[in-house]
Amino acid sequence: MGFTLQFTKGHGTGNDFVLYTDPEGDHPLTTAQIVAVCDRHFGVGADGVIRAVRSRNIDEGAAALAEDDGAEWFMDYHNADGSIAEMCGNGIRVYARYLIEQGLVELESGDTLAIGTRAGVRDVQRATNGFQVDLGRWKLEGGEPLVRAKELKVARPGLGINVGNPHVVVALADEAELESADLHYIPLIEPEPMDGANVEFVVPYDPLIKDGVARISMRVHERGSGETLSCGTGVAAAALATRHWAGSAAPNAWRVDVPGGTLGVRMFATQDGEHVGLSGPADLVYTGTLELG
Ligand SMILES: N[C@H](CCC[C@H](N)C(=O)O)C(=O)O
Repeated sequence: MGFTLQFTKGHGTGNDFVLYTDPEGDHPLTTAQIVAVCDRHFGVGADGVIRAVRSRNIDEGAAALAEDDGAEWFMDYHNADGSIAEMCGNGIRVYARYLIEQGLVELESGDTLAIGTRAGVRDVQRATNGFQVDLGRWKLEGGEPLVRAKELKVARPGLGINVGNPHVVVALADEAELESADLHYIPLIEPEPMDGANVEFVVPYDPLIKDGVARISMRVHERGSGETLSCGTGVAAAALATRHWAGSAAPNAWRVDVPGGTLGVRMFATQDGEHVGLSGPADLVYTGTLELG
């Protein structure tokens, strides 16, 4: 049965998404439809699909989580290959912009909106030049996986960091090495994490810290989407890993350069432990319709 998809195309520092509204939860896309929509030659082209659905109408588990914490709207995110990801840091900023533009929520500068995600409820605050999102508590995964990207001469030890979704962060020697990694190929992680992982390759600025802000640059190979121009949760994981490697001298304010732009990361204490926050732009580019088989 065909379905006419009324969509909006948006991006956060070049990490791009197709967004659509399905308040009652009647129109989840199939894996084949998500793959078709995200195809950059035969479809709209995107790193992922975001469906705006009321929290009460998403599957039970996520609904209970979201409704309890006052999140009326749920961000149902899928990667370009149709796989589900628990959280999307660029996507949730674009999603907040989308809800505002669609007239589904009112959010003035400085206001905060609770949004349901499969990683739990996340608070997004509107800022003058974009949005800030509290990605919540983060976790250092055990072990030291070895990571090998094509064209990298040797395997490198990585650091597993979970910010609601799984990441493995690898430090490279310099920008030349960062450029030489061929991310058309999925990086090899030994041992292979059970649910896969997003892999970030990081080069710290020299000096790492200037005027109290630490600065790194990064490329990412995303689970389920391949290399993207930016990854919000990946940027947070990369800053957390670099701070871990830099030791206690490292600050809690970070700027991360990715091919699609620059994002801000901040670590801050809360009653339930240290949280990591992400800030950056959110742009809506155009709207369209697509007939889906
Ligand atoms: N682009 C997203 C991350 C998507 C993560 C997804 N690829 C996964 O499987 O976890 C972000 O801005 O955080």
